[in-house]
Amino acid sequence: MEKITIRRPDDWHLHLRDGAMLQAVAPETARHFARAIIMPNLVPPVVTGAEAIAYRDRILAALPDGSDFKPLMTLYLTENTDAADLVKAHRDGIITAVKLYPAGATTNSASGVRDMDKVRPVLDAMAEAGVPLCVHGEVVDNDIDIFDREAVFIDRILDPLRRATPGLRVIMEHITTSQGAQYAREGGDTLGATITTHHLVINRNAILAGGIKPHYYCLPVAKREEHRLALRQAATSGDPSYFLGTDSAPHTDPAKLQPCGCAGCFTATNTLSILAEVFEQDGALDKLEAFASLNGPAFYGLPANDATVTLTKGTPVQYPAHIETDDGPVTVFDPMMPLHWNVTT
Ligand SMILES: NC(=O)N[C@@H](CC(=O)O)C(=O)O
Ligand SMILES: [Zn+2]
Ligand SMILES: [Zn+2]
Repeated sequence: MEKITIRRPDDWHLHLRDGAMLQAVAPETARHFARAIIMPNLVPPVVTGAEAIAYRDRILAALPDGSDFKPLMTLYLTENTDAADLVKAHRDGIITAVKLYPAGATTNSASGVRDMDKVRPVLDAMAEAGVPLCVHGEVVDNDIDIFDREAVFIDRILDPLRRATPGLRVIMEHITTSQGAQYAREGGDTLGATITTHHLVINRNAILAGGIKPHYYCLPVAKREEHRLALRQAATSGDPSYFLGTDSAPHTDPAKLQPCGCAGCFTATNTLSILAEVFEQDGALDKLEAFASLNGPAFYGLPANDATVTLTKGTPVQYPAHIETDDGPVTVFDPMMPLHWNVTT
């Protein structure tokens, strides 16, 4: 029997939502992961230190009894963010990072940033205080093709931002392109990038070929095959620039299956089995621990977890097609291949 034991993984980009959805999805992540960076794009967003404390407490209350899962909280950067409150929340250990959403780029981003000049002083204060910035890296201009939005963001927004605030630690969230992978690799030790599970598995054909498949629609949208291969190469390389951020983003089926459906793939339930399958396919099972359990904490300056998880290869992994919530069913990401690595401890 083939087995692999790795340090317990962390998820450096996760949506837990709130209310009934939070109750249903928190246990799915807490089952396998020790910590996760919790995205602040609630409605209304998590903007102040006090709101982050309240949200953290709601998350802790949603965990199964005995769980030691640790939510790492973030604040949602707005043009009105109070730099002093933000820095204090970080100093007090309430938040781990701050999230930049260009206004209109993705789910619940309406309160995001329109004019980068307006947040310049906050970014300077963050660099000074050592608060990392997580970035949804897509421009929103209607004249930019949606498949080019990440690459254009790097040139027009991200690179100028990093030059203007050199000490700022930046995480490019959910990269989807070879340009993103390359920029992250060459960015030195103040730059990291998360890669999702689903972007290692699907390209844009999964969404559009043979009929439209809303469950594969997420943002940034999956790109051409050459980009998926670049992401696989990056994730399985062991390079410390890259680490797992699942971007598991639950929406109910009714919210996804409609004329204007929500963006997001829900992968919390089967992520580890998918990753093991992907890394095995690429002959890189020995790099899974770096990607899922070591590179993220190293970038954030946190210790890796002492606990471990073991995956055992065997008969196809059984997982539900959807999970039930009091808001409605949420479809679990279908990797379109059998999975053989069961999380056994
Ligand atoms: N990734 C997504 O497609 N959706 C995320 C938002 C985000 O991470 O951009 C969500 O909150 O649903
Ligand atoms: Zn995003
Ligand atoms: Zn996300």
